[in-house]
Amino acid sequence: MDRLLVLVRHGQSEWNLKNLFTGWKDPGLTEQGIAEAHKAGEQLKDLKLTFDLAFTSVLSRAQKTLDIILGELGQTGLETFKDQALNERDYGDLTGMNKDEAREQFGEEQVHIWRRSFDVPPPGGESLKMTAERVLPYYKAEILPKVLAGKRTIVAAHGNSLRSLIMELEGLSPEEILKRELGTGTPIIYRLDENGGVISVQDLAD
Ligand SMILES: O=C(O)[C@H](O)COP(=O)(O)O
Repeated sequence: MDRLLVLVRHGQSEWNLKNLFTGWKDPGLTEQGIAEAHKAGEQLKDLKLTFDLAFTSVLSRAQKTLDIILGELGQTGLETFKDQALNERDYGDLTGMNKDEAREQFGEEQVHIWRRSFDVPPPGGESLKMTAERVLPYYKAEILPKVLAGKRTIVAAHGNSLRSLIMELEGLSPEEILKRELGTGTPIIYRLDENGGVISVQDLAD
């Protein structure tokens, strides 16, 4: 049985382009982000992958990315579950702030820690650990059982909500997740064993 799970971060958003902390705000995709989503769909199509189920957040940048990918696969209208558990990490007081201005105000190191560490939240926001505390229960309750039942599944979400899931899937340490970046619109293909362990990972960015 093929236990297929594909994760993909949304394509570039309007606030990614403006270099603004986005979190739970809901900007759309840029033209580049739309093109990235089409390319992701084409990559999956070239690999002859199709899906039985889709999951995404309640934010439009992820939903639009998913719609474009499914369109490329001829699977528009595929059964899709949308849940805020998969939303991007909440950036709290940094939301809407320019990332370079934040670096000037708070220092390069502090901003890196807020963006990429496991358990240090941005002011008023969520740490990766706090994000995982909503992503992982949802994954284990709603997504994993369907993958283990052989439902080929795609999850279109966000840089940090996916990093929290990847940390679990790949058994990464807090030190290792610090270095893990996800490109926009780049599918990562996992095949799982009967216990949900990872047999193989194929990052289409590579
Ligand atoms: O929410 C955001 O600002 C981005 O989607 C992710 O930001 P980060 O890459 O700085 O964590």
